[in-house]
Amino acid sequence: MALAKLLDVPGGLITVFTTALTTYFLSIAVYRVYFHPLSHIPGPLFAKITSLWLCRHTYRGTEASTLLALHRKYGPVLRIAPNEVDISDGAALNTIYVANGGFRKAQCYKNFDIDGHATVFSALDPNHRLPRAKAVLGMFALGAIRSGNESIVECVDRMTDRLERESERSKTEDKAVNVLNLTRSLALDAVSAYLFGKPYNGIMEEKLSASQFVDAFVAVGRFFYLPNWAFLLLEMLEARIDPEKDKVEKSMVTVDEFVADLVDNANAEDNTYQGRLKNAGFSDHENKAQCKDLMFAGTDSTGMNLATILWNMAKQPAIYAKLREELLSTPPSTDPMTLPYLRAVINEGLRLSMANPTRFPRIVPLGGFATPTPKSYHLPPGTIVGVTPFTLYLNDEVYPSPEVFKPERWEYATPKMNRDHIPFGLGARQCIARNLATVELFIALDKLVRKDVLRGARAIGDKIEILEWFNSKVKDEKIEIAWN
Ligand code: HEM
Repeated sequence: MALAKLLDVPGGLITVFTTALTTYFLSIAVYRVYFHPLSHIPGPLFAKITSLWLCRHTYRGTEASTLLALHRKYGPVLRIAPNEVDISDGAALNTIYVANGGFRKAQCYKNFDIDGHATVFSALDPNHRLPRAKAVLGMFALGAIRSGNESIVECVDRMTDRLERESERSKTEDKAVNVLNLTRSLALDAVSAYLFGKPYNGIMEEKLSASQFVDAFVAVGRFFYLPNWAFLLLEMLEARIDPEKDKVEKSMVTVDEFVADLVDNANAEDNTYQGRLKNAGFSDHENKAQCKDLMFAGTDSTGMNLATILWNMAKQPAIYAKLREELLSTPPSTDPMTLPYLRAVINEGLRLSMANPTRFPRIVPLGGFATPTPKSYHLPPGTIVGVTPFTLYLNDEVYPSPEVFKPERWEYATPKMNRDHIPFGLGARQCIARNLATVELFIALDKLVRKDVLRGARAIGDKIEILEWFNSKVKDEKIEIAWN
């Protein structure tokens, strides 16, 4: 045998070794398919045997659409890996995410730790998260945001001016505008101005310098389900061979410098995110990591939502005209959050932008979990379970013609539509900045539409194509609108 010769060992030994290995893997496969506590849960054979199947789809950005197709075939409870189950029935949401504080986040969230620190987002242990969240929670209350919203308004004004200039350029130079770059810049500016007391001023840059920093975190989603050691190894190898590594490095350094300036100059009495964390006794090293967490979380998602809404209104000018009519029928001093059609447009944008399309995985606690009736399955403690927003939002029984951007559907929202609309997650671990992001979207759309920036605009492309990672990645990082 060639291998035996190569290794200089007797051929018989190789045969024994390969037979033992094959038997080992076969018995694992047989156990997982027929005897595992989840063997009664429907799902494709590969998924029952190995989680590599799921990791491959995740890497390729096809996880959510694959699970949607499989749910249509196998039903609402689906085994997607030897120890993982996905549920496409909104009736499961309350038990998994809300009741009694919800189930704990799965181990894979650790892959979102920053510089060795568990962040407010990535912390698995609620007791680790609690003092950090408690220190800053007051800044995210709706009342606090409303009374301190001048900084957000200023950022929106700068972004509106920039978009107006870009639209003029689009007309004269006959080229499209990447609105995603502008909406991401606005999102980062608004978060940094309001929470850190210092705007990043991304809107003044031709291309947002923090983009590669944000994209690097978005790309964590490719390897989200890997064990932390494998994730760190792959991340290190990837960073070495990435052809864009110099640009990424430069962006990381820029963000590090911005954050270092904030934290090094913070006082414990300051009513800023970094001041509050300092006051609560967290080290400067951790403080910087927590600030970076917000710069990533606060940029990608709000940027994606606003760009998706603008693109869809450019695609369907009738929606834009209707929204403009609503806004112009009220004085500019009107609180935009009281306007029903604007709220409907934002709800529809949050649904279809798929900012977080994939599962929010959790661990079934002691006592197990009975999935919703009529065909209830028992999931034992330790099972990873989650609901995939993508499958909820594209369920035509809840959202008829689900692919269509149709704000009117929210004017008569059914209880199931509201139940299954979870753009900010749910329960104790829902988005800490839900109010901030919502206020940003209302202010931005109010200003942009009153200024009529989309007059004569047209959307480029038939649809916004995404890679379905935990934070979706827009293909080519472009959402384009043209005015020519
Ligand atoms: C439209 C914009 C936004 C969307 C759609 C969004 C979405 C989400 C979702 C779905 C979660 C829960 C994930 C899970 O359960 O696994 C989450 C958590 C979180 N988000 Fe957001 N987010 C948005 C804006 C922001 C902003 C502006 C910030 C920061 C300024 C932010 C910071 C966070 C943090 C820190 C968490 C973790 C909360 C915790 O576990 O206590 N997000 N977000």
